[in-house]
Amino acid sequence: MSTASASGNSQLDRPNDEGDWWPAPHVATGVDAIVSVPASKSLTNRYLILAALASSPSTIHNTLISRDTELMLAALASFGTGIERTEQPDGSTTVVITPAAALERGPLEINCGLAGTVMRFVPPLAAVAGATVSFDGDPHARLRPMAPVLDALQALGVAISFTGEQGMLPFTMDASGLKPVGPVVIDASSSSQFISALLLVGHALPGGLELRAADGPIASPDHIMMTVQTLRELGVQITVDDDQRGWRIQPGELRGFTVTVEPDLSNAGPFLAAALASKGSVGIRFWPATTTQVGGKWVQILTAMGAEVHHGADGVLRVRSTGELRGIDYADASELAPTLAALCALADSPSTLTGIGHLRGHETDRLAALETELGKVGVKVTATEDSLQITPGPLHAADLHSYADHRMATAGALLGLAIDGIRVENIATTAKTMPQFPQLWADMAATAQAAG
Ligand SMILES: O=C(O)C1=C[C@@H](OP(=O)(O)O)[C@@H](O)[C@H](O)C1
Ligand SMILES: C=C(OP(=O)(O)O)C(=O)O
Repeated sequence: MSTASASGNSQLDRPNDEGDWWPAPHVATGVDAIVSVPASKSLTNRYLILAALASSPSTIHNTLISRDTELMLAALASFGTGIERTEQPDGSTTVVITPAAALERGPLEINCGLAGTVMRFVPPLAAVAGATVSFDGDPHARLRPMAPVLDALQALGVAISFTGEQGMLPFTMDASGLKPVGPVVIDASSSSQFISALLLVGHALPGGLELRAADGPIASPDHIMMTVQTLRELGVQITVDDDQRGWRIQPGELRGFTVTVEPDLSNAGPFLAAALASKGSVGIRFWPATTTQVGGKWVQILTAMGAEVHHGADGVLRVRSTGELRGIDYADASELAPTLAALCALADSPSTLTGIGHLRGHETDRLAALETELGKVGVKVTATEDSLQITPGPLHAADLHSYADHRMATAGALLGLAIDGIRVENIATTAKTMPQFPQLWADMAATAQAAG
């Protein structure tokens, strides 16, 4: 049993080193593996924020321990939240969160790393606390969109001063003047996290929250549904307009809760895709019967691309290659897009991924990164403002950059499984959400015959 320090885990609480090249395992025959992937980042960081705002302690079983969740735990500890972790015999971690009698008002300094869920979800928590807090993160975090959520906090009476560019990290907020306001309108075209961030604290704001998305597209809408479902599951009264663009939350008490976090189905993606890439079979343990995770869509995506998919009574989702790997036209893949694009690169026909313009504001500009890196192995990729057209060609070895982006790193590993001689830069960047990735991937690859 241990208690989180304010700085979090020293291994995970720092930017990733670059320039380290990882030879991706390459296989000659199909893999045949059953894998346990770590818990969901998105669910873990939602439960942690909500537990810190509850009126009594909460127990979160199967908490993800990764860089993004360590940063969230460290942020909560700064506000005086009690954190007690216990490693379970099965290797999972249970975290008991004891809310602070009164959240610390600072001045505090919060490191967001490159975690969207920390840089967007924690400022509204600081607002509820009435705190003075300085926020900063990794170099690339300073390029990620923040303005819509900060504009909303300013409308709620929070004063914000920016050290560099207006509307971006780093900034200092002073929430001593927080006040109840009428409807807040927010532009969610560059990230769903702006909406989720406010919904997560809505019950704790004076007067509750009435929120509407501004006209225009809403990024990653599945993640907003996840937030709404999570709030409902924990007893928060929330109403959603019929057009799914308006939300209302009454102020009220959130009682402590006990939950078990689902496996991360987005991070299951590269493993499931490996079944098709190697013409083998992969199962993921503890696949939930129903889920709010966007990764639940792997079932329909991989089936459409030619896989046989079966969810067994043992809870294992098995994906088996039929030998066919078709291209796909797919909209709103959200955070699944880098893995999906790498799989499309190995398909026998072209693919088009649409509705992913906001991925230009993710860990890196993912559309540009995929165009460049897939191009290096011989795939023709055309990126538009919000889509990728992927036309496979004869494939060859390359060194692939990961841009400190965990999903670019795992996409490179997937290419390497099928293409001889791929090296991936800085595979350790997968620690953002899955520190076990290199080991789990090597174990899976070892179930096939190594090539060469
Ligand atoms: O709320 C969340 O947990 C997330 C929302 C999405 O962000 P965007 O809406 O910025 O795409 C997703 O891509 C990210 O990985 C996690
Ligand atoms: C976009 C992602 O992360 P973040 O939570 O940092 O936005 C992601 O994990 O693909």
